[in-house]
Amino acid sequence: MDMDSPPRYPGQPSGVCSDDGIPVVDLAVLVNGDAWERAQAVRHLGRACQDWGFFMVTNHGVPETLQSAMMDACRELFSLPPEQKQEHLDAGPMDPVRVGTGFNSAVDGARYWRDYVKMFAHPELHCPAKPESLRGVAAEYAACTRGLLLELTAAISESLGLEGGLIAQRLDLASGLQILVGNHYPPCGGGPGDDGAVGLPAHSDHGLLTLLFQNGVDGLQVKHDGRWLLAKPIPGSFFVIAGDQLEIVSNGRYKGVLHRALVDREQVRMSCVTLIGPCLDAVVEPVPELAAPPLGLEFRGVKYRDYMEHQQSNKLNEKGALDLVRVATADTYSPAHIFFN
Ligand SMILES: O=C(O)CCC(=O)C(=O)O
Ligand SMILES: [Fe+2]
Repeated sequence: MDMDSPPRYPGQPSGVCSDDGIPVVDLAVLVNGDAWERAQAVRHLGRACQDWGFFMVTNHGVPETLQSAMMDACRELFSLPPEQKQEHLDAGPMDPVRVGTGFNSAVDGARYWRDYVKMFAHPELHCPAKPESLRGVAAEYAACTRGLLLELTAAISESLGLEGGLIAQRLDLASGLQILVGNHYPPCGGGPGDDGAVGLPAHSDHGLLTLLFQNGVDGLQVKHDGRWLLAKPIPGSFFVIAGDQLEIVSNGRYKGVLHRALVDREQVRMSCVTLIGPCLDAVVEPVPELAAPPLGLEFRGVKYRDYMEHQQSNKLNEKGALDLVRVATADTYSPAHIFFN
């Protein structure tokens, strides 16, 4: 990544937030800042994870041309006739390439106004054969965003008072899963005063960290302090969404944030998502240092493959999957059926 002389968003010093209060993290300071600047930025990042589970990242080094190329390739895929995507239309939640509508149409119940393509990009890139431009762009985009997400993971580890490499090591990120997702939400008119159709209902992401940018049409909402807030990006920035594995490994210090996508009434909305998660065979559990007495363990260990398969095979239900691995205390409900093991 090119981190030399990073352009600064006008009037946007590092360690601050957007007009709506969404934290903004300057990656160039995290990577190239002097010791004092870095320490400040790590603290700011820690607060962003603790108070929001959601932030924007600027000066991230992913070229705008690469972002556009990725969005264009996804757009081209969505415009292909169904027979050219047929082999991926019936894919299951753990298949490395999947094209579909809704979240998981086998269990959705409601029809969500969304088309998607999902590709496993790490440890190995899987990609639909068409459009032909997709493979090359996806490979470059996956590598570039992966670097950025690993930098953030190291800084997040430090913000928890841990060694920078500790989270990566515990989750075996070197063999970790990375998924690229293209989301396409055709316009859908709501009635007057209507909030708009739901493209994707409230959920937290199953992985560690999710990176997202959109095609200039807003619609991503995050739940903050009990209220839904429309996320408006600083031009050129990415959104970063904390996922369930960050909540587990941090023993609940950082939370997987609830978010949802609304559909625009007039314009097509698109988003490109990159998610990194543990190695599918890693058993994820809280870092012991973060669960020392009097805290105790908030989550029990769960193999990421089982967790992801469960979350992806069932109706999206806010944080229902995470609740199944929460250690029950006297005043919390203990689920009768544990699905993982
Ligand atoms: O399209 C969006 O803004 C949200 C997408 C999302 O939450 C997801 O793909 O998990
Ligand atoms: Fe999501």
